[in-house]
Amino acid sequence: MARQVTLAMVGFGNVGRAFARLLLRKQPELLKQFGWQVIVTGIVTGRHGAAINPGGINLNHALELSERGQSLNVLSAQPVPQNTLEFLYASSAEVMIETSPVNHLTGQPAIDHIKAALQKGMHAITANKGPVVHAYKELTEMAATRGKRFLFEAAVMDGAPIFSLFRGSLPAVNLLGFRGILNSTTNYILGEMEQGRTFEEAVRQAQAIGIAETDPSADVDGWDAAIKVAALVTVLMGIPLKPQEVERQGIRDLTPEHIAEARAAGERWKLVCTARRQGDLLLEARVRPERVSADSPLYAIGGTSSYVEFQLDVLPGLGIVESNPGPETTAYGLLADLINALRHQ
Ligand SMILES: NC(=O)C1=CN([C@@H]2O[C@H](COP(=O)(O)OP(=O)(O)OC[C@H]3O[C@@H](n4cnc5c(N)ncnc54)[C@H](OP(=O)(O)O)[C@@H]3O)[C@@H](O)[C@H]2O)C=CC1
Ligand SMILES: N[C@@H](CC=O)C(=O)O
Repeated sequence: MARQVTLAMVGFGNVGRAFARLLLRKQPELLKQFGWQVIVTGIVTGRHGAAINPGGINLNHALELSERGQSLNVLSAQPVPQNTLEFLYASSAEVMIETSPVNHLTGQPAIDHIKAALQKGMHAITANKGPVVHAYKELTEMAATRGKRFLFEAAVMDGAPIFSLFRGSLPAVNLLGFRGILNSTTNYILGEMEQGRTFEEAVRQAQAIGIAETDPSADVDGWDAAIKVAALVTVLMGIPLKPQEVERQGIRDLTPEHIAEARAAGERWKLVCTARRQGDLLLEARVRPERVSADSPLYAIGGTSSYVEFQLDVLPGLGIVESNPGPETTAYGLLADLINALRHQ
């Protein structure tokens, strides 16, 4: 007999919808491998309504409504909550999947969503980087005291296992530094500009793919890369760091002439993220455009791809490439967290 697993989804944009599609696709595998029948009992959005149905929301119908820009209210089997916190208090799900937009400076309202979910006895899983840098310790402790998990694999490099790699497969390592490309949107824009597209065309295309932040200036001005640097430093180095403390320069000032000059010299512009520590001292945490030559591992990272090379005390260089991720890749990061939360409880 299958065990029913219930989910409440906060956010139903590019990532939330990709997660719903992945869930529909993976349902037979989840049943076969783990004996789980996963249903979504609640979905809440910012401006496109909400629905609660303890018997399970029809995800195909929710996807159709959302893709047409219509409200989800018609799917609700009970009165529609007025806001997200009310929604969470009215939900009786086992796990919350949180995909609301990032507030780089405060992490809100996602921090409150996660607190409410944990208070209601749910595991809290998010793709949002804000809570990771602004409330990592508090939320992790809050989850642990309740025997629940606060997981955020999808927040950095989408579906690539970064946090779970360090948590599980790299015991007793010290992370000394890292260097890489952590923002897909700017990497995509720079690549498109190399092909002769305008900056504006490239931004629009990144939005159409679903990889740009809700406000794409967060990508262009380096905030998304900075908050990812802060998340890696906070979680993997154990040094709390806010995105405001990362030295940050975006790609806004790069002109077609800069791009052409670099190409003529056999080089490419990349938005490079770097961090370095010595003991408890953070020596450097930076995001800035750099010209890289063909012998750099960053040179070949094209499209929406991302890359990071970690320097560890025991492994001098450990590199991870994620090729051309999109919202569906991020959805897998959320699904992996869901499976890990449930099978380790
Ligand atoms: N897109 C990507 O490739 C990746 C995104 N992420 C992160 O995932 C998150 C979601 O990204 P994405 O799906 O692209 O963003 P979207 O802007 O496409 O979707 C955001 C969703 O959140 C909803 N929302 C806004 N405010 C609230 C609120 N207060 N309560 C509940 N729901 C709310 C929006 O509803 P409405 O539209 O009705 O306002 C929308 O459904 C972000 O934190 C992002 O940084 C992480 C990795 C990759
Ligand atoms: N906007 C982000 C999405 C993933 O975090 C990016 O472009 O990398």
